[in-house]
Amino acid sequence: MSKPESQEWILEEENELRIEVDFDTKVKLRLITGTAEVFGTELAQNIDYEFTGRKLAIFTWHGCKLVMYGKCSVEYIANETPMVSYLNMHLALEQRRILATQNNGQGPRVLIVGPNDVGKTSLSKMLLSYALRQNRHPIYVDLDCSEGSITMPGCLTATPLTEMIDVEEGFGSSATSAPTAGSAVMPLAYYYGFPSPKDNSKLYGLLLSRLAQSVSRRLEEDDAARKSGIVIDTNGLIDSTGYEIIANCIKAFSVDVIIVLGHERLYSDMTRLHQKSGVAVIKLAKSGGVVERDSSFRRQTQNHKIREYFYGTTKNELAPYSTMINYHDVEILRVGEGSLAPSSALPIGEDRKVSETHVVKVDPSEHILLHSVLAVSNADKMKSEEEILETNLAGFIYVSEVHEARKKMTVLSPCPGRIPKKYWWLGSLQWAED
Ligand SMILES: Nc1ncnc2c1ncn2[C@@H]1O[C@H](COP(=O)(O)OP(=O)(O)OP(=O)(O)O)[C@@H](O)[C@H]1O
Repeated sequence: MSKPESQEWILEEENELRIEVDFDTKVKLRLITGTAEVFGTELAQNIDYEFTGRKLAIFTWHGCKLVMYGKCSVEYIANETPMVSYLNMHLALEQRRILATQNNGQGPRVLIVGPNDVGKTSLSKMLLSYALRQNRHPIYVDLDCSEGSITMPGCLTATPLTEMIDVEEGFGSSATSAPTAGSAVMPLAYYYGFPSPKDNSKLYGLLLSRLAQSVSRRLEEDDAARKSGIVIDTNGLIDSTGYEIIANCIKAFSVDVIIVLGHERLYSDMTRLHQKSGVAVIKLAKSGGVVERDSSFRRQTQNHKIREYFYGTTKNELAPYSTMINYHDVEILRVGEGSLAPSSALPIGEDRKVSETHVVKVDPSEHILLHSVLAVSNADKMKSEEEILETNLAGFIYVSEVHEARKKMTVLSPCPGRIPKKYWWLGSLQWAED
């Protein structure tokens, strides 16, 4: 086989190499001399990093030489980046952590807001990586239910971080390999099941409060996390529902710093609405490198993420277990069935909100289950709708086959043996194993 073509890149200080790699391509990158980082995580010299289906920047503070093997769909060097302002932001947060350490107080609780595709997740990674590089142990709260940076899409999660974020897979590989590889990254996840907070704002609000309670309990017990603080990543929240969610979030997580990325009006509104209550509102510029991702790219990223959950990555392969399950051994649930009906179709006088957190039992069938990814609840009993909705997740399973006549299904799971929990959430996540 011929060696993939190689290309050398020399970067001056404070420049970045921006690349886009398609899903059917592999690109390897090696740092030869100098220093470089990917969203805050430093590259080691003379190690090959492999990327597939990624859009990213390799930034250098002091200059570096890189070699790249393989073909990117986009590749260019940029010498104008907002990285100095991002570093200054980190230094300001670090000052708050130092103060918290001196006074035995709380570190910064940062909320990052802005429209879609402005670099909120990338900035979260950078601020978290810089904190980790200073031996801090921050908590990453991911409220972006469309993306699922840390576990599957459709979840609200909180993850105490103690290890550096992976250069190749972001949060992905470490978090998803947790069930079997015993990684230190173990997200606490609640199941929401919709791509946007607007799809079921009542449920979203409920889970947001539940997650915030769990995070504050963790902060009470974990000294290092309390002093390091939290970073909250969000969906694009720029309309009235978004403003409501931001207000809920500020209250629930006692946010004291809001970073507004790339949106003047949102910054002005946040300053007007929240600065009086002692919250620092800071505006940061969007990086020119942030790429808009169309729905097909987002879908491919989602498939990649699901595959990684069950099969791991090339560096850390996993072998999922296949188990046969009787229909009657599990209870398949879904949320807010009623909310799918248009308001005009609801009985007169019935409030649409009533049904938004309604839990519906689903009759298993091939049509509904085949190729679905289901979230396994940690609940053992279903005492009330609210209680089961507010129970966190044990993990995910994938329905690979349905044997309708025998009333059984074959599922893939990351752990061997019987699946210990019987309440499984059905959302809109589908995956055809490739
Ligand atoms: N400087 C950069 N150079 C190249 N690509 C970048 C850069 N910054 C971010 N990206 C890429 O741009 C895409 C969008 O960035 P990101 O996910 O951080 O935005 P977001 O605001 O969190 O999006 P959303 O809220 O819509 O999910 C990602 O694929 C990310 O890796």
